Amino acid sequence: MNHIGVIGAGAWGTALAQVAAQNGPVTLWAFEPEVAQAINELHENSAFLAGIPLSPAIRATAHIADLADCDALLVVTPAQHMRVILQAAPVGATPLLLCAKGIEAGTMALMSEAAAEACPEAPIAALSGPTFASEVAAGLPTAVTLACGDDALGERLAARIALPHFRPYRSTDLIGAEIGGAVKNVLAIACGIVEGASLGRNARAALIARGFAEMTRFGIARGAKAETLAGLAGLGDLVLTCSSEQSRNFSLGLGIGRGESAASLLSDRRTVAEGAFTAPVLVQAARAAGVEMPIAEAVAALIAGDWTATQAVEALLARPLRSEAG
Ligand SMILES: NC(=O)C1=CN([C@@H]2O[C@H](COP(=O)(O)OP(=O)(O)OC[C@H]3O[C@@H](n4cnc5c(N)ncnc54)[C@H](O)[C@@H]3O)[C@@H](O)[C@H]2O)C=CC1
Ligand SMILES: O=C(CO)COP(=O)(O)O
Repeated sequence: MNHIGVIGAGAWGTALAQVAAQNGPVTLWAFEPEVAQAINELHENSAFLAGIPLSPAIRATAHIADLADCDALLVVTPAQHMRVILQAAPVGATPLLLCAKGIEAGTMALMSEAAAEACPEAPIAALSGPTFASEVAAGLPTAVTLACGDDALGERLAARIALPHFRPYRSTDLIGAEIGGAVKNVLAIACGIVEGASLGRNARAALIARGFAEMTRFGIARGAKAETLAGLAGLGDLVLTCSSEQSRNFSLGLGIGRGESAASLLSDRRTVAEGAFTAPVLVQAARAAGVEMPIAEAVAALIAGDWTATQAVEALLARPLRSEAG
C-alpha cells in the first residue's frame, strides 16, 4: 500500500494528507479548484488549515479522476456530501478508509452503509477518535481507532498511516467507531449550550455522562460493542469535543446557549459542524430503534428553532426521576 488518495481538502483531509505524506506519495482531491491550486503552489491550505506548512509530497487536484491509481482512499468529505462524491470517484475495488463523522440525512445510513451502496466492490474501514486537525497537522501526539471488519486490511491501513505521534489502534467494530464519532458531535453542541448559558461545570459533567449513556444505548441497539464506545472513538472524542472551544460543534452550541439562533450561526460558517446535520437524523434513527435520547432530541429541537436554550434545559430537568442504569 503506497499511493494514498485523500478525498476532501478541508481541515481534516489536509491534516491526514500531511500524515500520510510522511510515508509515501499522496494525492489530495479538493472540492474547490482554488484550494488545490494554493496547496500545489504555496504548500498551504489557508482556507481550511491556515498556518500549517504542508509537505511538498502532497499533490493536490480538483479532478477526482486523478485518484484512479491510488492503493487506498481516505474519504474526508462532510458526511452529507460523501455519497455523491464517492459515486463520481474512481473507486472500483480500492479500499476506502472513511473519516467523516455523521449519519446521512434522509436515509439514516452510517457512512459505511452509504459508501457500500455507492461503491459496492470496495472494502470499507473507518477512522475515528479525538483528533483536532490542527493538532495532528502540527505533529502533536494523537491516538485514533481504525476499524475494519477485515483485520488484515486494517493492519495494512494502520501501518501505512501510523507515525510516532499518530497512533492508530485497530478494531473490527466498524459500527461502534462510526456511531461514537457521529453521536459525540451532537453531544458537543449540547455541552457548548451549557457553557454558553453559564449553567456550570456540574451540568456539563452530568451532560457528558448522560450523553455517553445515550450514545451507548443507541450504539448497542445498532450492533456496536460497548468497549468501542468506551474507547477513543466514543468517550475519548466526547471528552475532547465537549471541553474545547476549538470544536466547531461545541462553539456552535456556545452561540446557541448565548441566545443566538442556530440558523444564523449556521449560515455564517464555511467549516462544517456535523452535529447540526446529524442531530435530526439521529433522533429519527433512535426513535426507529426504540432508543430514548433526550439530549439528542433537545439539540435537534434547538437546531430546528423549535426550542430556546432555556426551554431545552427546563424540559431535560423536568424529566421523571429514573434509575441511572439502563
Ligand atoms: N476538523 C477536524 O478536526 C476533524 C474533522 N472530522 C470530520 O471530517 C469531515 C470533514 O470535515 P473537515 O475536514 O473539518 O471540513 P472543514 O470544515 O474544514 O471544511 C469544509 C469542507 O467541506 C467541503 N465542501 C463544502 N461544500 C461542499 C460540497 N457541496 N460538496 C463537497 N464538499 C464540500 C469543503 O471543500 C471542505 O473540504 C467531517 O465529517 C468532520 O466531522 C473528523 C475528525 C477531525
Ligand atoms: O471530530 C473532531 C475532533 O475529534 C472535530 O470536532 P469538531 O467537528 O466539533 O470541530
